[in-house]
Amino acid sequence: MEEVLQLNVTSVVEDVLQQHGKRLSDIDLASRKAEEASLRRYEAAGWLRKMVGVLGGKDFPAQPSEEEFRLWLRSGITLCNVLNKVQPGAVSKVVEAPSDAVIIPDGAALSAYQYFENIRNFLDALEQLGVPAFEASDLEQGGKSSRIVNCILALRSYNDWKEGGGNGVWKFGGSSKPPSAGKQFVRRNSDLFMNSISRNSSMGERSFCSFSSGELEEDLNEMGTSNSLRVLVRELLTDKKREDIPLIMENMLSKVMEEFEHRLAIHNEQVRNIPREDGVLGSNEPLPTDTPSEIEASNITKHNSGTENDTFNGESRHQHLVEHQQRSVQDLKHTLLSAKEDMQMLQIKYQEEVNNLGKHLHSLAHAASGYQKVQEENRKLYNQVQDLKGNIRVYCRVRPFLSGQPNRTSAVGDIDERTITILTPSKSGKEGKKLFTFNKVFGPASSQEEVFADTQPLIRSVLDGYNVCIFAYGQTGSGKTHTMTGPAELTKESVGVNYRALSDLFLISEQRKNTCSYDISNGFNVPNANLVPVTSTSDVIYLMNLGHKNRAASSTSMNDRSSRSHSCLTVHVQGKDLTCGTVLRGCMHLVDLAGSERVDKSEVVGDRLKEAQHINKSLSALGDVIFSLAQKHPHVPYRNSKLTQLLQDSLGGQAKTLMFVHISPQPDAVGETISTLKFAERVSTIELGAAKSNKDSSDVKELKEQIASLKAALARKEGGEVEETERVRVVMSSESSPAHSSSLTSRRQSLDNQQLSMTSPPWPISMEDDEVFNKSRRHSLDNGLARTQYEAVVDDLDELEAATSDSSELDYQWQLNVPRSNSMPNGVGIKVKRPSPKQKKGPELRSQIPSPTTRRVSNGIRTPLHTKLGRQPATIDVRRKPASGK
Ligand SMILES: Nc1ncnc2c1ncn2[C@@H]1O[C@H](COP(=O)(O)OP(=O)(O)OP(=O)(O)O)[C@@H](O)[C@H]1O
Repeated sequence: MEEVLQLNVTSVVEDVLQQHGKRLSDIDLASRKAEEASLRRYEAAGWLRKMVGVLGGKDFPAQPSEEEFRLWLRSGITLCNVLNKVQPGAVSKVVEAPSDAVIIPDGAALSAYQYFENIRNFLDALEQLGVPAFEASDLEQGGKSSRIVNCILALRSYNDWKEGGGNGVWKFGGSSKPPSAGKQFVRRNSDLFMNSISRNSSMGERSFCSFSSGELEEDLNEMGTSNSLRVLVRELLTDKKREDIPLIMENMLSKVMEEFEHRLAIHNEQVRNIPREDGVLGSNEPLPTDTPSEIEASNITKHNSGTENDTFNGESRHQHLVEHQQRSVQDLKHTLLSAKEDMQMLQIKYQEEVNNLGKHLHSLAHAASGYQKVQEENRKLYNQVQDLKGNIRVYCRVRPFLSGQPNRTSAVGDIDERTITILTPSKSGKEGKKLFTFNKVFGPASSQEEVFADTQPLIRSVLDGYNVCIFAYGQTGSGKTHTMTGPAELTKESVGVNYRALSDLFLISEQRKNTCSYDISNGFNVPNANLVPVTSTSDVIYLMNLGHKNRAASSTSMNDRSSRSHSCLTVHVQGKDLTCGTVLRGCMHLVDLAGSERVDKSEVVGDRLKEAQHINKSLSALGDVIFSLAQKHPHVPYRNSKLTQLLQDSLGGQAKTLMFVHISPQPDAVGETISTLKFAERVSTIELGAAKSNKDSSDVKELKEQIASLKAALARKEGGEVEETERVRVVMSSESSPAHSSSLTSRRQSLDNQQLSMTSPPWPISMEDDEVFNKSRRHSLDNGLARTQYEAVVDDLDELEAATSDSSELDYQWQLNVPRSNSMPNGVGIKVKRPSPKQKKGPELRSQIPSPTTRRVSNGIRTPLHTKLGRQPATIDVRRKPASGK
């Protein structure tokens, strides 16, 4: 408590010096001095005005400038008159000037003698009075007025002394200070400093800084100051001129007083709020506001003050205390209660806020899910727009670095749902970054399942009667086969698009069996007609494996398992609506293109080099087709390669087409990666026209079938002379469902049977490859035989060569090849070559899987399989290798 109530001048001074020391000494002494000089001049002028009044018809100016002041006094007339008023007869003879010449300007024609006389007399008289004088020359030149001012003020002091009775000996005590423009303070009890200063001043012209530190310390010790205070004062004054010291000190003291008053006020406030022992709060009586030194001397301790004079005696004081404490307890209870109430209010508020927050969060979550829905909707709409525009969808997939590949920085930068950035290591900044946009981008970590999820809707489309083409494009080793088929070791998770698509196809057809019945047949990557009705995924897998065995693959420096041919698996679906009889026909190409490669990089030679050249040639033909389509050229060069012929209806027709573009993350492949992606971007701009479902009402279908039968019969009749280019396709059909034996069918069947009996050749092809397949299905096939009829149609190979599959052709194919009964799950399409009439034999059930290396034309001559692309249901192998497999 005492500490609180204590006010100590020393500490206040110390604090002020510490806080403001620099500023105190930094004050603008020059301006302060000038200000002070003018104030003193006004003071002197004021006194002169008072003493002489109007002189020469003019008032002495109240606030003269230094120059005015000098010129007014220069004649000595004013000075002599004033002096004579102070000390009558001091100047016996004043040389008066003409009435208008009180002010003598510089250079005026003066009676120098007269004026000199006046000044001389004035100065002599002053000397006799003991009043400090000035030099006569001070009136002749500017800048010296301070000495004249001093002299006049001294004379005033002398006059005051005289008017006061003239007791003792008059002694001029120094120049009095004019009232300062700043804050005034009463210099009471600041004697310690002031004495010291005045003593210093009395030391003549010695500058303060010439004091030895010993002297200064001694002085300060005398002041009873603390060591630190001494140090602070010395720091403040050491390098200051003697005449500046009063100003600095004045400033400092003014600050000290300010600070002191401030602390005193705080102190008073505190004392007022301190309860006395009797429980009464500190009195409101003003606390003594003694001077600092008085306060310091007594070190005010207020806490006990008043107790001695207290009117309470023992008991009543005690009671008072108890009452006070009870009141305090009550107060505390009150406070506690109101704190509790506040707390409860806060809790309620808090609860409300939590509720509001909850509601807010709920609405935010709602908005977020709405946003997601909208995004989903947008995506759907976007796809629908794409579908309507008929654009080819392009999905980009980045394969991961493979084990064994040096783990270098990836050439693939940022990936998001639809964009991918490719980084070119040799370029920096914007130049080194290229952004590509596709319908979807799959990063290296994407699983086969994720990749397929975005493909799935297309599978449904096939069953809805659309033609769909999914093809994989990319540089060699970039992962095309991985996407379409899967890795070498297949597991449930790693199987690729082909397997998943087929599995879905069967699953959906099964789900729809009550409303629609489907026939699914399958062609794969061997040349010649290979249309095999299938009933399950395993049937298809078997056929695919067979096809893959025939697919050339070999190791290059770019890929251990490089596919050396394009592979195309085609699935035909015919569905019949069981209620209205509408027939839907869809087909799906699943194409795994051979990879483009730079032969210098793949380091292939010999046959592999030729393969690479063929591959690159057909891919560049594909590029030409894409370019023409993108540019909307009237002529599109589909016929430049077998590949483009095969894909014609998917690229330029009304199919739904999806391209998987594959890229490798390797930085040394960045050139190929960028050109691949540019190509893919161009593909995505192709407009195919809106996809159309191949839907025929039952009547249309029957009529088409009728036309086809008639055409076929006609062709057979015309070709009775046996043409080399003819071939006969026999499609097995089951009779197991009487519902499908329409009159039309019966008519055609009777015709076909008749024809068949004439033309069916012995089956000339090797059975080696389909041995396993036959074994697995022999039983069911045998069962089916008893109820089998045959249908034979003639097909002109040359015509097929010329006209690649457009949608009408597909229709036609369907009439020719698809089993007629949807209730013939085990039916197998077979194909026979039409022999010469001599070779005519009864129909023979054969697997339609031909020899992998050759095919037989109607004259029995074997031709290399890759030399001709007949109008196959959907299969092409541009380059093959022997059946030894991959
Ligand atoms: N997404 C992937 N995840 C894991 N491994 C992959 C992936 N993509 C490709 N691979 C692997 O990279 C190697 C090359 O892939 P793949 O054979 O599919 O390339 P490709 O493009 O078909 O090549 P080519 O055109 O030469 O036939 C294979 O070992 C394959 O398993």
